[in-house]
Amino acid sequence: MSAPLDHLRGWIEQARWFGGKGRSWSLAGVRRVGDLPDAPDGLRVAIELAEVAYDGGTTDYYQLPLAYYSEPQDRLGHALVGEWDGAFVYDAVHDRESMALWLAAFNAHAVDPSSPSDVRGELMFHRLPGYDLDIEAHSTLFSGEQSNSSVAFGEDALMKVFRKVTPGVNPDIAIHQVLTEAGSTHVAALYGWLDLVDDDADGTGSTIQLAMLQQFLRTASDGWDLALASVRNLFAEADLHADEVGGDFAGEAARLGTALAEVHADLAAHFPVEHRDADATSALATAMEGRLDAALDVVPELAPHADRLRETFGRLRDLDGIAVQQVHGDLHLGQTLRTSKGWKIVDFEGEPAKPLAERLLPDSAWRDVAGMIRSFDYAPRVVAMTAGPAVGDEADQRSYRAAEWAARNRAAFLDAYTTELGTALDGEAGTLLDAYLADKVVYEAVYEARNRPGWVSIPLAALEESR
Ligand SMILES: Nc1ncnc2c1ncn2[C@@H]1O[C@H](COP(=O)(O)OP(=O)(O)O)[C@@H](O)[C@H]1O
Ligand SMILES: O=P(O)(O)O[C@H]1O[C@H](CO)[C@@H](O[C@H]2O[C@H](CO)[C@@H](O)[C@H](O)[C@H]2O)[C@H](O)[C@H]1O
Repeated sequence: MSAPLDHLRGWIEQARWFGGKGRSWSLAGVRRVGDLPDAPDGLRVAIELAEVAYDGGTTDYYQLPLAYYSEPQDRLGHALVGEWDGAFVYDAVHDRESMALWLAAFNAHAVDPSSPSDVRGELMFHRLPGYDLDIEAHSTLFSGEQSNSSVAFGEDALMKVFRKVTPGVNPDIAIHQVLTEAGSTHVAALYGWLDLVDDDADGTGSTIQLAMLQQFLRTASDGWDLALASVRNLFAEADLHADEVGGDFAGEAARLGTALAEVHADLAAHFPVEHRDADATSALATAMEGRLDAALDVVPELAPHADRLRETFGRLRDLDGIAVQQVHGDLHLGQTLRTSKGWKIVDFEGEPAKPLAERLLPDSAWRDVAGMIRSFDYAPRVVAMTAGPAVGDEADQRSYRAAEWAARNRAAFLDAYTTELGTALDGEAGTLLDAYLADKVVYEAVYEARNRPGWVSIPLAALEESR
């Protein structure tokens, strides 16, 4: 029997990976889709799919890896989901015994990546050649605000268990595979992934990608944390400019620009690059205008900026067309890791709130550039906001320095990006970049209003200052 619904609803609602918070929903069903092989006596690790039905008719599926123990496990008290079927049931990602089974299955049961995943109803572990796993390594669950559950195996490998799953290709796996096989130095190498070929009601099978195993970047520092540290350093130096302080970030911003350009070039070489004609470019403007209209209902404070934003989107209609390709889709400093071997980019899933079909569509590379530039604007504003109140000269000084930091790093990043690709930030590129920046700032206003209302002032202040 799968998990009883009443035990699970409350548990899902409070999970940090649950994306339906604040919406009205019911748990329509839970289905067991597989068991991890080679479990010892007294333990069964089942993968179950929970069907979350929202009022209004849409449905999401969430993956629940559950450890069923015949005896209570005191060490896992914090991860207890409930008791049913004569078992004590825990969230398996917290449990080293369960995670060891996962790793062992990648080691012992994996098939070649080219093998078709056509065995219905079975878990299919795939491995890329060239790396031996350390199956003795202990697992540690990453904490933090994440959409999925990431588990490190010692300093050897990292497994991301996707929580919200959709039948079809998971872009995080597909892009990591292509970039790994292309020898990109800007991603963590993909080691493997787990698929399930699910039985559809019509008898056809559709693949659901459940997890991804990759290189653990052991020397990594989060790009967002590094940027905040650099801003704090500047704010602490009363008389020095951004280029004079020890914590200057511009060198890193430039290296990030080069890294993104190399990733874009690899993606363009291995995924289709298409030309969108003038009509399609006009449709892009219409889509951005539509997002603004929807955003105005959520954040009415956008209204004074609406005409100017519409003008920015409207200028896309002057273009003959644009080139689109596979992009990251949700790039910001928190998706970058600085390692001793340079910058790595993570999490190629796109914006988690977007439907999968939309996330797989090619887009302009300027979307990613705009994402990073918005992050350079965010960092000093976040530091200023959390540094406590400032008045008079100190407030002026802080906002001057914040603007200086953002402008310096934006310039360094853009210069390196365009130099690496041999492109110029000419009129056409400028029109595209402005439109994607405006689209992102509108998205951020909605994101902040829904998730961090205290931060909605950040995108709004950026709009105010650019008047
Ligand atoms: N290969 C890796 N090695 C070490 N840390 C990583 C690696 N990939 C991602 N991370 C870190 O793990 C966390 C979750 O990664 P991310 O891909 O953003 O997950 P999610 O999809 O849950 O948002 C982030 O803090 C990220 O910096
Ligand atoms: O990391 P996610 O894929 O979940 O992205 C979402 O959350 C981000 C915040 O964590 C959000 O990014 C915004 O805040 C960042 C600082 O926390 C800032 O660096 C980004 O520029 C800003 O957009 C992102 O938009 C959202 O999709």
